[in-house]
Amino acid sequence: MTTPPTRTPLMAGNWKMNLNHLEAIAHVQKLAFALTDKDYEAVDVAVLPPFTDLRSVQTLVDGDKLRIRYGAQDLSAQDSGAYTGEISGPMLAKLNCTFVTIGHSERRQYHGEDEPLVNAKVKAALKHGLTPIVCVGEELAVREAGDHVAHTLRQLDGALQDVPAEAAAGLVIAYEPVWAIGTGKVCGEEDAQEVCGAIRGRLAELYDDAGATAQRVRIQYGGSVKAGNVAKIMAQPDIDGALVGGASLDTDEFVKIVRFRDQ
Ligand SMILES: O=C(CO)COP(=O)(O)O
Repeated sequence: MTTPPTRTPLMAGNWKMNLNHLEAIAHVQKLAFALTDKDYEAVDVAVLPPFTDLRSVQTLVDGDKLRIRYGAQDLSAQDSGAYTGEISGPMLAKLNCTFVTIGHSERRQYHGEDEPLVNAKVKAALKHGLTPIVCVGEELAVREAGDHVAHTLRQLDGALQDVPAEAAAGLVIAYEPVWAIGTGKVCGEEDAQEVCGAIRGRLAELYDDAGATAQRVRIQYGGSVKAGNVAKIMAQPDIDGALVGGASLDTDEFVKIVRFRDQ
């Protein structure tokens, strides 16, 4: 029997529509000052700033040889052309972005993003060497109806349509129950594990390779993650990191989240 691969935890700060480029520089500098080589050896740390901050973050990361990774919060499914207001995969790749979140519930809710679009964006990101952080998760009514696992797996299936195993293995899937985002209501760790475990189970079905792909995919939990609850969440076998909104805007709190083993 082969030993399953170890998945390096990924702590990513989704800044959403917060911090201008000057604030971004100050924030990343503060974060870089606080984090040590020991932190980076144990955990991958990433920030996901607004588009307008990315060039500043890139300059800082390159100039100071920082080990912080960064990425965008969305991308266009198209490579270029008459798509006013959109940002393409090649543009993000040129900025040396590592990650891009795709299908965040706020994109689904306010911009009508659906499974086919999420799928097209996943393919666009992969084509340009970006690692998608594919966001899935149910609204409160769906959870109350007991349909949360099926709902989340439907979103997963849609996002991964025709994505080959080799590409899928490098993906990050973020399970973010919508009712736990920005509400202070964290999903109980066992409830989060139930869905994250089901996601890994589905990956093992979608990629028929004795679980090899499924075991490599990193699955994050997101929704009101804080220093005070991160350790319990990270103790779950199928949770490999956190996608952090509000708490990632507070450097001290985010550093504590990165150091989840000390909490
Ligand atoms: O949506 C989220 C991260 O993508 C979670 O946001 P909060 O951590 O603010 O609940």
